Amino acid sequence: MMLYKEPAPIKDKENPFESMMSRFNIAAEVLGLDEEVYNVLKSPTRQVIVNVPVTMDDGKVRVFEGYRVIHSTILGPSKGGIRYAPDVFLDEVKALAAWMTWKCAVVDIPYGGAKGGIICDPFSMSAGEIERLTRAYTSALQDIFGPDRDIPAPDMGTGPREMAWLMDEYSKTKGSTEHAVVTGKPLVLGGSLGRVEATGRGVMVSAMAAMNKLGMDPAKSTAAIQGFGNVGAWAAKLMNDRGVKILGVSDISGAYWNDNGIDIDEAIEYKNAHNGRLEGYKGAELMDDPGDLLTAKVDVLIPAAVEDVITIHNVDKIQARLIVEGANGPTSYKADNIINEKGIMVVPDILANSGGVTVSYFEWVQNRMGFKWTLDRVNERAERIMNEAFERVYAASQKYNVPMRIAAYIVAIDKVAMTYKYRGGF
Ligand SMILES: NC(=O)C1=CN([C@@H]2O[C@H](COP(=O)(O)OP(=O)(O)OC[C@H]3O[C@@H](n4cnc5c(N)ncnc54)[C@H](OP(=O)(O)O)[C@@H]3O)[C@@H](O)[C@H]2O)C=CC1
Ligand SMILES: O=C(O)CCC(=O)C(=O)O
Repeated sequence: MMLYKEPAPIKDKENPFESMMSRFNIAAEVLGLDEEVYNVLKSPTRQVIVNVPVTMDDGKVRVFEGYRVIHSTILGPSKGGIRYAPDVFLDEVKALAAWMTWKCAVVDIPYGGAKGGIICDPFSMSAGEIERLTRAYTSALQDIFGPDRDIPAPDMGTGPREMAWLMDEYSKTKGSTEHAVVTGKPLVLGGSLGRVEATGRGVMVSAMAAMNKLGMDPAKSTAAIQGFGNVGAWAAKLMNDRGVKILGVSDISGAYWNDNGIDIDEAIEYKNAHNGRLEGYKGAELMDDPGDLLTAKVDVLIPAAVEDVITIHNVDKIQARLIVEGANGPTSYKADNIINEKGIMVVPDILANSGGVTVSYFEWVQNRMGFKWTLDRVNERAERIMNEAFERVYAASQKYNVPMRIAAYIVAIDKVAMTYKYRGGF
């Protein structure tokens, strides 16, 4: 009999929820947040754990553990992606859900925050197994999800295909087609133009805004990007289109470096033709230690993979002047002070990667209107929202004399707290 083994705790890794709370506490103190609101915001509203049986291709039934955490619904229905990964755990999902609350508030869209996850390894599962898992998870959460309640979207390990299954499963039980229950769908199922590239585009827009503040010329700048999935690959392509030379990229197969700049279109083509991975890519050299990508000599560093990769163990060696966080939670709390002492500007996750949820919001609006926007309209509006959010956060960092990360939390918490007060509490 195969027994499921709890993944071993990763040594020296910070707990992502505690990492989120440490920043929240600093921002709450600067703002003088009152105790009632603090207590409401410090814990998620709802945490659901499901165990879903799925028939695998060999005929055996395996039970998968899944989560959906709703951090807050103060600003509106909760919103946030679903992660499929072998090591996803509840405190991680709690942190990711809270980051969604702050992210939606930073870009000023009418959503609360949520996140979901399933412990599974999508790379080792067939399409049929992933479909059955997605449908079983949706069915288990049928009463949580809803276009006016909780609206999922893609995150690591999921994409338009899984969102289509989710929409179909939810709709079947409802007895009506419910496009707006999920975003990040394929275009033919009510997806929005521009959603696939939206997070990477937002990363590029916020990188450009930060480079402008720092007086950096994109055409004379270099970058390294960790993670070459949806966010990393699109950020690489769009930064490259603006003239930034991408010297290094990585995925789970390793880190790839080219002093002359990587041909990003070629790398994306290679990845698409090789099961989504860069393994064996010959347009760059495989680095001996993939961790060296984060400390390499570049102007801009874009972590776009997982949490807690910039830590007290490598932060001293970071050479970039600017870090733009495509991933959620890539910087550990303990590394913050050293980053600040080194004078590195960080565009924090809840600002830098908010382009995805912004275009998800547009998708939901279009679904509810039964109307389709052009790509130009989507991109123009998303870019305006991202630039306005950047300026709001930058202004708060000047006003309170705090780094951009704490400024982003201040902007977000202030908005959620004010809304809570206007609504008269709960
Ligand atoms: N998709 C979205 O719209 C949004 C995503 N985010 C965040 O962005 C990050 C990436 O998400 P997304 O691009 O969607 O996910 P994907 O699953 O599309 O891609 C993740 C990428 O990260 C790589 N990766 C995983 N672990 C490591 C590691 N230890 N070192 C180097 N590379 C690694 C993966 O490699 P491999 O493929 O080889 O496994 C893959 O290239 C996550 O933190 C997510 O929460 C934030 C906002 C929105
Ligand atoms: O598009 C969305 O609704 C959420 C995307 C997401 O999960 C994230 O921003 O972390």
